[in-house]
Amino acid sequence: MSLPLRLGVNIDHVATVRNARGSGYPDPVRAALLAAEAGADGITAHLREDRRHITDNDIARLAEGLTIPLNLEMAATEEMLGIALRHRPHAACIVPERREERTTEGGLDAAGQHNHLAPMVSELAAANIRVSLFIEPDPRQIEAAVRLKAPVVELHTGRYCELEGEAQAAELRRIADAAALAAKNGIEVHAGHGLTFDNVVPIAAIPQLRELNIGHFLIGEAIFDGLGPVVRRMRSLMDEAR
Ligand SMILES: CC(=O)[C@@H](O)[C@H](O)COP(=O)(O)O
Ligand SMILES: NCC(=O)COP(=O)(O)O
Repeated sequence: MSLPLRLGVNIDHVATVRNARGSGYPDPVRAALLAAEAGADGITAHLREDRRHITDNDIARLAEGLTIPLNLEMAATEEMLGIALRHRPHAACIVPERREERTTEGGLDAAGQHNHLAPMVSELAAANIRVSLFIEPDPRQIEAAVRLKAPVVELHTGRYCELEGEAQAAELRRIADAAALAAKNGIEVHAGHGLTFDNVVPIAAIPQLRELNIGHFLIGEAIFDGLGPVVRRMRSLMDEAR
């Protein structure tokens, strides 16, 4: 029997539109509250070191005003650790970051960065912040998450979303195998990046997954159909998959 599958709505790209002109609208906090009303189980926001979209003030207002859990996505830096400890979101997901990237290009190298990540994971956990590591669906990275005592991993679905045919089917199997391995080791399993109405169902059908974090596609669709309806549609596709 599958466990309930939560939908985390990532509101980064509401802030992208807002920052295009430096106006106060569209407000990511308003989007978060609308997504919550439409059935989102959580809100994800990525405070990047270059603040290209979500700002420090957005995080402060989200931490203060949200009615559902906030998942702060952050690079593994002292600056971001300080911000997380100050605002104490429900969760913090450690993601890799490169200033030159247009978007996240892959998972965190938890295996290669153990010594750098271990104190950060401990400090976040000590502050009762649920720590997640955004990693590739790779047994070596799952084993590293176990060693780091990370309670959650989020599996990168970007490659799955970009591939087609047999290659996509193989990546889906890789994600399903990684989810099973992580769950067998007592780690809660999430997934995200690049998910859309067209590709979400096979991912949502993976029984060990507890949460999907979806943003860019939903914000794009919201331009045409409104945020509430697209959140409800994604929610129902995920429910049907179970
Ligand atoms: C880690 C991940 O896949 C996303 O949550 C991340 O936020 C993508 O970065 P942008 O939102 O800046 O595209
Ligand atoms: N961690 C994935 C996420 O929060 C949203 O990614 P995307 O749907 O914006 O690609």
